[in-house]
Amino acid sequence: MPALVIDHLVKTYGDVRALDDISFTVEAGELFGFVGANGAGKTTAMRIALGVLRADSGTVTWDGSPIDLARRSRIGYMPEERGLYPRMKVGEQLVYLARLHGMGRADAERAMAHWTEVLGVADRRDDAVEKLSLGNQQRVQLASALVHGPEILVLDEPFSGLDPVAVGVMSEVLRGEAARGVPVIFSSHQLELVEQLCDRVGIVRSGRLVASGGIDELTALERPRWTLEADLPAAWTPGVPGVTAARVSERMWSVEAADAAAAPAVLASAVQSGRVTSFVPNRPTLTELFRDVVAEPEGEAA
Ligand SMILES: Nc1ncnc2c1ncn2[C@@H]1O[C@H](COP(=O)(O)OP(=O)(O)OP(=O)(O)O)[C@@H](O)[C@H]1O
Repeated sequence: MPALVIDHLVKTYGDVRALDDISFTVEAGELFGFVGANGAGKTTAMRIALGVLRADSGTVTWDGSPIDLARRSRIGYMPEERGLYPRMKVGEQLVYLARLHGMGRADAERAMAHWTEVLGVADRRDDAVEKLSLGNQQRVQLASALVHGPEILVLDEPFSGLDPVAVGVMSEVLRGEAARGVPVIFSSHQLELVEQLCDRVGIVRSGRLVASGGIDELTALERPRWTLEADLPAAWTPGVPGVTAARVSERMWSVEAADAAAAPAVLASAVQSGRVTSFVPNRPTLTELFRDVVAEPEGEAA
């Protein structure tokens, strides 16, 4: 399967080491969320992936080949600083950009009509971009990244400043693009959204990737935990080897085990001893994981 491979990138700006040996892979059809504090290096990595910025060392390849000019034109990019012509009409601008990427006029017109419709700005086609609200300008910006039918999508904070409806529309569009086999990499500070949307995430800190993988993989605990809500005697113990239970309030228990496979036995024991109303795994959220990883003193993050 083709993959976008970011391999050992290093980039310095004077004394600032913006990227410090960063590597990750985004497979075709995968949604990869790139998260990190302000200044961590996300934009720098994405610009290098796109080929508009040179790394000091390291490589970026797509399907085994470097990103040359021809390949670059097959990437859909949404830059952080946004890049639309404010006075140009929405429709004209999208057709113009599609044609810059080599599309014929009729195809460009069709793609413009399609994406303005999908992104809910079809009725603004004849308006200058500057007349649109910021959120609607952002929808047009996403349309401009998609209009030429890219093979790869690289989006710098595509969700910032969008209302909940637009977030939903944009999420569906990104899922749809991934479903047609496009690798989608986007940065975001909205961690709940990243958690819902992404197959995998990368957490970057001071130019280094300090954690990456599937959400389940990253938030899995060494000792699995569950929250049990039940009417149980105060002296209840699960009686399952390797499992401990602590009562946190009248009806709430926190259960911890050496192995997730203990869950059915714990539940069976609770059901035997009283009325159980809920038994749910208790995993950290991406936000909690992010706080943990980013708050560790420098040099200790693994
Ligand atoms: N053109 C530049 N000249 C000098 N330093 C730069 C330049 N661009 C970025 N940097 C520095 O490189 C580091 C990484 O910046 P980058 O913009 O990649 O971070 P980011 O993770 O995208 O941040 P944010 O979440 O704020 O967008 C920062 O310390 C930044 O100040």
